[in-house]
Amino acid sequence: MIKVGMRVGVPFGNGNRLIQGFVIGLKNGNNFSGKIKEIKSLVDVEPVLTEESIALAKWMAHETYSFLISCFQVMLPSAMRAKYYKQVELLDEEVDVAVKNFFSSNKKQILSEDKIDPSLLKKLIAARASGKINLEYLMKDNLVEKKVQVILNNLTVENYRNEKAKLRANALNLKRLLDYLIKLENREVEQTVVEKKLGITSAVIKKAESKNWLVRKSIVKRRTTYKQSDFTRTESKKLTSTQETVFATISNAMNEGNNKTFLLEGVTGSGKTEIYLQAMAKALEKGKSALMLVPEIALTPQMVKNVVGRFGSKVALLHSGLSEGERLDEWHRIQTGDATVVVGARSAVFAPLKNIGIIVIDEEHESSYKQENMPRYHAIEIAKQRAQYHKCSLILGSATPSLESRARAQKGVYVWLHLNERINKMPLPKVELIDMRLATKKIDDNVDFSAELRNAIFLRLERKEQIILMLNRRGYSSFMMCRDCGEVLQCPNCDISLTLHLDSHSMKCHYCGHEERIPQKCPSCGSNKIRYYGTGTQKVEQELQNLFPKARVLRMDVDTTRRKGMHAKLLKQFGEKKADILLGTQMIAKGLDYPDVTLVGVLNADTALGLADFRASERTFQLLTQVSGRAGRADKEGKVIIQTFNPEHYALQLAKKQDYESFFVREMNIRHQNGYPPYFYTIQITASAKEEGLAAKKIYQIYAELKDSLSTKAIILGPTPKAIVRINNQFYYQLIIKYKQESNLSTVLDAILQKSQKDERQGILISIDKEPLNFI
Ligand SMILES: Nc1ncnc2c1ncn2[C@@H]1O[C@H](COP(=O)(O)OP(=O)(O)OP(=O)(O)O)[C@@H](O)[C@H]1O
Ligand SMILES: [Zn+2]
Ligand SMILES: [Zn+2]
Repeated sequence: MIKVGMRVGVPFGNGNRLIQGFVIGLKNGNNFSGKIKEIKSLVDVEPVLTEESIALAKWMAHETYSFLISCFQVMLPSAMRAKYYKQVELLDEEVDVAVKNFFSSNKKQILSEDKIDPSLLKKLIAARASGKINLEYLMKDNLVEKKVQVILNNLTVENYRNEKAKLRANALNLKRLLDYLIKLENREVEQTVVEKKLGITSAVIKKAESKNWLVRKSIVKRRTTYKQSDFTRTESKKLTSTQETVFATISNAMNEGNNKTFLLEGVTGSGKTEIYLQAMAKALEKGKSALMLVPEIALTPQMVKNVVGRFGSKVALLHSGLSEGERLDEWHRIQTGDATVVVGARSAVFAPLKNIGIIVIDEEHESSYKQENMPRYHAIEIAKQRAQYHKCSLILGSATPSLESRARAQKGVYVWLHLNERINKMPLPKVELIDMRLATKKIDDNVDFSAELRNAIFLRLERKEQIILMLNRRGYSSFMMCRDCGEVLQCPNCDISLTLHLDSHSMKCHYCGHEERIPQKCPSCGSNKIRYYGTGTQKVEQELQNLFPKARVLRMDVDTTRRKGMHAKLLKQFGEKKADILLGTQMIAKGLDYPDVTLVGVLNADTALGLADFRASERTFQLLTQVSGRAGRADKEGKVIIQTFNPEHYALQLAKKQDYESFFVREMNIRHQNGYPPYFYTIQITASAKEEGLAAKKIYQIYAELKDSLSTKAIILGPTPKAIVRINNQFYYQLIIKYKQESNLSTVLDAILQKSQKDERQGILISIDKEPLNFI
């Protein structure tokens, strides 16, 4: 019965603790000299891992310095992760009364140590020791499928008519039910649907069942993540001649069954999405499936409309807004082949599609494609492996490719494709930089809008056009500071200041979740001159209301989008022109395509530039180019106003011109001079512990090991404490290895990883991050 790829329950250790494992191979006999335990239970009737996914997991574990089990787990919906529990059974009635009472309702009870009275627990343990109760470890899927009751015909139409003739005249409900059953023609219907439709209770159905009029059975009901009827069918657009050229290249590769990677570099609004859709349609025509990844936040109603409109019920959507159950159901639809088009965020790259014909990664430069915890994989690397396995093409698309991808295109590792113009040949919007050093001198220093931006907003409101305003919040927070002593309110668990939240009237820590009330007095010196500094979306929203009382403002940030579906709802409202201004954080910079948006304003362009991360300029440039691209996408001209304290900085100057190519050349030079990616590879190792000394000691130990085994060409930066050394009372130390070629490296790191399991028991956690995207 056991097949490769199935999940099984196996006993582990002395207590025979039950653990979920994956079968990754079968063999007859063994040469192990110790005692071998039997597999306790089989979780699946059909394998959940394929030959492809097992090979991919092994590759990933090796490549990303992860444990194989973490790789299997990340590939499957979290609902498939086992839940463990303990069951105790009373064997002998001669026990303590408390124990006896515990079993009064049933001889078998589920035992949860944290919910049970400690004194009772002690007695249970004693009873077990004397063999009076038995303890068993059980395991089940975290989540069961949703089942519903359906009813089915059990008699012929003729028999139903006979039954009806026998009924008493006042048995109206049964009559109605019989009429319904006569017309049912052996279809399955949900019991609750019938009850509602006929206005009857479940008692009536049960009575009918006892008369053998119908049978009831329970079936699995698949939850759907979107309503088909909400989307109108759309047809392929006729491609422009530039789009046609690009498409022909991809199409040829698809015809020849080549495994190629394309970099589609196309300015904002150049019609990249249409090319993705047509390539996906082509894969389907060939009887294959299609996979498309988008950054989480770009899975907007517009994107869903595009894809579901084109491919209908074949589409499965995978994103963080789904419940565990919905995810599981989408996974099943893909696995059984009901869904052959998958659109989703990072982890959708593992969708159990068979026979993939094309893989698309939109906004390929996005850092959200890299997972931040084990396994620290990059979705592009996984997609390449899958494309190789399926002998299909991979399209990486962006207006601002990552330097790594763009450099590979230059070398010919990727096929480089361009779309240099917007659809309809509209110009890219004009971008103006406003020097806030001057603006803040003219007006008082706590105002977020320059005169230029205010005037531009005023004009658009007059013309009934729409406005997008972005507040750049990366590495930035609004905090409370005492004007007398300079005290900044800090989180008690982390080395970071607390952020003010006006809606909940509290101070929150964005790292550990700590929350406290807004202080009236400085906790340090007692002065009441404690003031709020910095800018938050809520403060800007209030300011906008003061400046433009009639403007309808939608605010989009972590607070307003926390509830499920809110993100989509706000964007829908904006799309329906129920608001004039969309004010938000980075989450509004991508993918939005609204024809009436003619002004984009960026309130603070440079907060990220101050960060000690060599990718700060690249991120700033990408973000500003992306958000600028939201303006003037249809027939009306667009304008962009960027407020900054660093107007001379090259990232801003080149974002103003929306000149990616010049930015690439300039930034590559800097990376070359300083020895950063893509010229060097990087690996970050982090050690953390509750005691600062332990973390520091461990990182120096690793440093010494590396020094011994690596060549003199490898550069090790650090060890240093992390920029925020303490998060949630855990201390973090790190080092970074920069290298070009190190034949020993992978062996050394594997050894460090294996040893780390022992360190973990002492509370020291080690992580190895290959090509990290965040250095702070
Ligand atoms: N061949 C075509 N004919 C007519 N309209 C088109 C065509 N291709 C794309 N469009 C339209 O042009 C607009 C911009 O296209 P799209 O959103 O795909 O650009 P994009 O390159 O993905 O932009 P961004 O990078 O800014 O998200 C969309 O409204 C789209 O429907
Ligand atoms: Zn003070
Ligand atoms: Zn904290």
